[in-house]
Amino acid sequence: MSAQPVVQVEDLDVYYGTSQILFGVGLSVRQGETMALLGRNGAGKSTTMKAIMGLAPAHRGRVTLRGQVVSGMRPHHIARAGLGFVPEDRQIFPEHTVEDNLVIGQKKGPDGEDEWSIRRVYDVFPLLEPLRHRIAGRLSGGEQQMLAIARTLMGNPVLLLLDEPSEGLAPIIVQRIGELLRQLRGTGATVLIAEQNMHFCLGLASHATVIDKGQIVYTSSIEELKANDNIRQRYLAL
Ligand SMILES: Nc1ncnc2c1ncn2[C@@H]1O[C@H](COP(=O)(O)OP(=O)(O)OP(=O)(O)O)[C@@H](O)[C@H]1O
Repeated sequence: MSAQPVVQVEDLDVYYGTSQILFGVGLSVRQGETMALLGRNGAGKSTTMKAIMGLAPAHRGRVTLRGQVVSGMRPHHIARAGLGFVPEDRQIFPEHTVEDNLVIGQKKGPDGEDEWSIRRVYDVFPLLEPLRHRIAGRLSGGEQQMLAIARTLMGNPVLLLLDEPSEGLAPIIVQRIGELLRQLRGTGATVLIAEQNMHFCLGLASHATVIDKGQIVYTSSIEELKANDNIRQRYLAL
């Protein structure tokens, strides 16, 4: 494991208009870690993800990707620096087939990485292969979520950002997405997942950071969070 974090967020303040949403948010994710950013509805998870991706303006603080300061850069430059973002609304190309979506997503990583091929995606996401000729817009929500993750991986990101991947999906599908993300962790991918559904993350993340009212209140390994009833009840109980 390398000592330098893949992504480091320091002292981030974000405002929407005059209301401050994030207060000095800091977190870091190291190579091969799956970090869960947990918090209740409205705690600031999506805003943190958007700020990392350059989609919400940081008034203070900085985001560093493998040592390169990316805060202040435009979102497409941040993507080119190796950040793969799967937003809450998934953003696949609904009129194209599954395989065309994967082809559209295919590009080398910032250092020429090309470890993700269509073949490898189908190996890691076996449920997608039989759907390869289906029109993406006609897939179920869970299938679309898998496709959105797979398409982003085709861009060989150094960090994958997932915003609420379990949202709006039936429990059995959430379980499948969870299995897939666990498998992805086994491939050595570095992932940051924003989730309201703590139980979804407990089985797949290696680390957790808890956000409440725009502030990070707790960071630990997933085992420590599992053992900490106080934190779970105080910040994560519905
Ligand atoms: N575009 C916006 N303009 C103004 N306020 C916003 C905007 N987007 C979010 N907010 C506010 O910022 C706060 C944090 O929202 P955010 O979406 O980051 O929370 P979240 O933890 O991701 O919750 P959710 O689970 O609902 O997505 C909330 O109070 C929300 O109302």
